[in-house]
Amino acid sequence: MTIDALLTRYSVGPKYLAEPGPDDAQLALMAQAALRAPDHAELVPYRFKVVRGDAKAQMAELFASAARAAGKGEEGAALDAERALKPPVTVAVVARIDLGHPQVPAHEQWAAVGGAIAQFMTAAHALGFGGKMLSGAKVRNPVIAAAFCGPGETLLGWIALGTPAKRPSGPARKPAVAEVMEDWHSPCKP
Ligand SMILES: Cc1cc2nc3c(=O)[nH]c(=O)nc-3n(C[C@H](O)[C@H](O)[C@H](O)COP(=O)(O)O)c2cc1C
Repeated sequence: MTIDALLTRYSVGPKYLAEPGPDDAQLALMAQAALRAPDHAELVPYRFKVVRGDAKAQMAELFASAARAAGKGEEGAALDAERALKPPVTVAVVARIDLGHPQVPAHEQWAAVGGAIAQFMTAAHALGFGGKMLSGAKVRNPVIAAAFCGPGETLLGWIALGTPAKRPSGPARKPAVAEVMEDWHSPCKP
């Protein structure tokens, strides 16, 4: 049931992601779910770039050379390359925020991007896949960002996807509902 998927999704890190990753049809369902997220003026301020097959080795080389350029040794470069190679499928999330939009401020467009990521990941979970959204300093590396983004776009991060090889010992702790939702009353005296 949909509500079960919403209530039980949890992130699965790349270490615990095994083959198989999602295929074309399953990735298309995830993108369709993302497109159902609330999106003011239907700007669709994001794109997904799927990294799989041979492209994983290309992303690994990109990560490794960025690591070397940043002064990391061969061990650090190999570690960064492994981040590209380990997940069966990686989906880069690229935001395209229109800062001059007359109707929709940037924060609303970012909210739409976040909603799309959540829907994408919940769809992955509902289809039996595990995944985790990851960013880190790499998204701010200009060479890496340029490999994924066009002019004016922002590399938000990557969703690592695969079959969960192990459930996490416990899902991430979440606050009680009462901590995030309460009745509102006007602060103005009637
Ligand atoms: C845009 C974005 C970037 C993130 N980057 C990282 C990251 O680099 N490293 C990390 O451990 N978690 C990162 N997270 C958080 C995890 O994806 C995950 O949501 C968090 O660990 C909570 O786990 P849960 O999804 O099971 O609740 C990021 C989340 C978002 C939305």
